[in-house]
Amino acid sequence: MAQYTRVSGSVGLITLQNPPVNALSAAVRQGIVDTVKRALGDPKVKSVVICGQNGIFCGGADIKEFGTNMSGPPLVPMIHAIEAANKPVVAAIEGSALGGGLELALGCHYRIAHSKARLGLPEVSLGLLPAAGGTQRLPRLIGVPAALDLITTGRHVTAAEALQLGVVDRVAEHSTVDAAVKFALSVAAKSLDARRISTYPCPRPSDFDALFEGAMQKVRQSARGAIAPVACVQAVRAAATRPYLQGMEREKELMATLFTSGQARALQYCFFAQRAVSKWNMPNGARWDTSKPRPVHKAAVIGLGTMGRGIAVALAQTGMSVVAVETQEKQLMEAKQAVSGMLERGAKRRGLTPAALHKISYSHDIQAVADVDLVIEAVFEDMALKKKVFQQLSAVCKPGTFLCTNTSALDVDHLASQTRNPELVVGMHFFAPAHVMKLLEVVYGPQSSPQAVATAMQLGKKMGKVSVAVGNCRGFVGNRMLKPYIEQAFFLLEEGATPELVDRALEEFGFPMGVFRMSDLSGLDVGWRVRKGDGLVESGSASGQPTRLREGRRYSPLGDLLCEQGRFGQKTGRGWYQYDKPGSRVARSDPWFHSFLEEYRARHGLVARRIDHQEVLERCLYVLINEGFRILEDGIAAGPEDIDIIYVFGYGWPRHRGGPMFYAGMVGLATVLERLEHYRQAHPDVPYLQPCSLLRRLVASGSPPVHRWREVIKKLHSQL
Ligand SMILES: CC/C=C\CC(=O)SCCNC(=O)CCNC(=O)[C@H](O)C(C)(C)COP(=O)(O)OP(=O)(O)OC[C@H]1O[C@@H](n2cnc3c(N)ncnc32)[C@H](O)[C@@H]1OP(=O)(O)O
Repeated sequence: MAQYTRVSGSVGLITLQNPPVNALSAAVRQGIVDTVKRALGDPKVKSVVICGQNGIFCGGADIKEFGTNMSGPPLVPMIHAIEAANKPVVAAIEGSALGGGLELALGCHYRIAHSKARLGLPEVSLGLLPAAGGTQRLPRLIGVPAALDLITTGRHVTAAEALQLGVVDRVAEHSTVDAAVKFALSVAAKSLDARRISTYPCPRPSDFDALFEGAMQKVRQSARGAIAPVACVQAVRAAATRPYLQGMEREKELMATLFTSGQARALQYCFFAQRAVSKWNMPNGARWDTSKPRPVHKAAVIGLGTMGRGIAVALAQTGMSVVAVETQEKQLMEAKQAVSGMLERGAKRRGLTPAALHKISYSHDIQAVADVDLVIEAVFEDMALKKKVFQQLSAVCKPGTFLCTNTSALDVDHLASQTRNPELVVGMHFFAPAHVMKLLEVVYGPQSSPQAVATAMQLGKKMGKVSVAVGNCRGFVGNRMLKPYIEQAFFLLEEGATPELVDRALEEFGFPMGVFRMSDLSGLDVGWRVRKGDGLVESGSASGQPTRLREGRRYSPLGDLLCEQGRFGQKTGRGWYQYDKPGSRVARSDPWFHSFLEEYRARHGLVARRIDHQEVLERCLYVLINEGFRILEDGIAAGPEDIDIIYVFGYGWPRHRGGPMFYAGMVGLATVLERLEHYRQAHPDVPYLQPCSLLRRLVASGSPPVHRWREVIKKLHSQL
């Protein structure tokens, strides 16, 4: 809806009203059409201001309407009517002007933004393009290079940057609506000839061809198969090469392809899934809206290895006081330097002074955490060591301090049992580098209090993370699903694939790195240590031939054999690939590994066969998805959205494919089930390939869309 009033005698004030973000729903569009008509027809009105209710101009088109039978007036003619008006129309931008919201403002003759406002055309992140004239007006207003940047990245700009770019005419420090009304009064009698952006010529840069070739190359590289960024470049190119109306036709044509695409569906699903996971609930009924977090003013990090350093940086950047504890003097000195460097670089990037530097105090004594509100333990991944730390923390910390562990797989309940107050213990599983990666798994056990979960979730949000609450099990959600995925990749090597082939298939699917390049980056020794701890590793050099079965299950010792040779990946310059020197990042095919693999196959009587990309994808991805269904069945994740967000934000799953569970729905659950059954028959000694009963049940109930899985899961749980 839109409210109409006349203010200051001659200004028609139109206020968009659709909380929380004044999205342009059918009712709002109708409201704008009606109120603009009223203002233009009112002889007392000499100029018009459009603003939004509750301090936000407009969050764009109503995304919930996409995929439905859209009704109501369309945006394009509505915006044209505003631009064509014979009375000046001023947009008063507070909060956000995004997508269709900014396009509406671009149709106005003037734009005034509050200094704290943010503006952008983020449609690309929803698999779309700004199709309400955004791709045609913005380059005419601010030039092709700047428009290409904003439209292809979807980034939001501050009011200051918007002013510098020429997107807005003025920035207001106080009431934007008051400033806009005053301004509207002052321009009431002025000619509008030079204020209609669609009439501007689009400036043609001298390096036109190189500019567009470069832009196309850049989006193709970074988009990893996403089609919207490519369409955005094409639409801006049309602005620069065609008259306005023809450019609008091209914009419409490109949008038509995107609008119904699977990628747009996947990306819009991710938008809502990201918001859904913040509304967490636990199997015991505790929920986000009934559990109050406790404020955290001072936090501590124990252990300043790579993870601890990143966590300390992320904490300090929130502005809170941080105590960083490391018992080894040398490590403490190195950490101090590294953390300061990270904070300084971070502040420089954001054009700030590194105030967070002074928020951190360092100590080698665990007693230093006595007065903090929350501790994050990030010591070496060893249960005995972590148990000891938790016992100490329980004795040292003031009553009520939340104790969190950054373990990536160990039993959070077991650690909680070492403390006097297990209800205060939760996992906070960060991803490396912890100050950069957006994902945080908040792991609760049966004893964790709702307040502890709420506090960790809120702290995660404050640290800029996308936090997902999950139950406690080996590897939680992300790493638990990764295990069968990696295992399949190893098996594929045994059967005839190469690391290059497997990685190419996964990278073409959209992962930034295939499984072997990723393993080289994170270090082969990490998994080796875990497998050793689990008693899976048999020494190959001693027996000459470690077996390929463990407790009746197929096992590939390939990773163990490489580790025995000291091939730990990038850090040693050798892994599944070879590198120019230790620490170098460019993976090159390694003839040594290829002959090693051939010898290995010969030793085990394995005959290499031809493996294609489809088999790589089906085996690696469907087995991971199958484990996702088990996780839902076990109640470790509350819904498919939680799993998908974990994979998109923590494991490089291509966002335009919506996350593994959404992808399963796109492929068709019956197909996933059939292929798992097929591979299970071919590999009866791989239990992970056994389709999970939830998957069978979903297929049996007609493969409902992903947003209806929770009903089936609920039914399943109530029957257990
Ligand atoms: C012809 C086509 C022309 C144009 C196409 C478009 O305009 S596409 C839409 C482009 N706009 C966007 O992508 C903006 C999306 N929204 C945001 O980025 C943020 O919501 C925003 C506006 C910066 C506010 O952020 P904040 O953190 O304050 O709130 P939150 O994100 O949690 O959102 C609050 C609730 O509002 C819902 N919501 C937000 N934007 C939209 C929208 N455009 N359409 C529908 N719903 C929207 C969001 O889902 C939240 O809902 P809730 O039920 O409370 O979880």
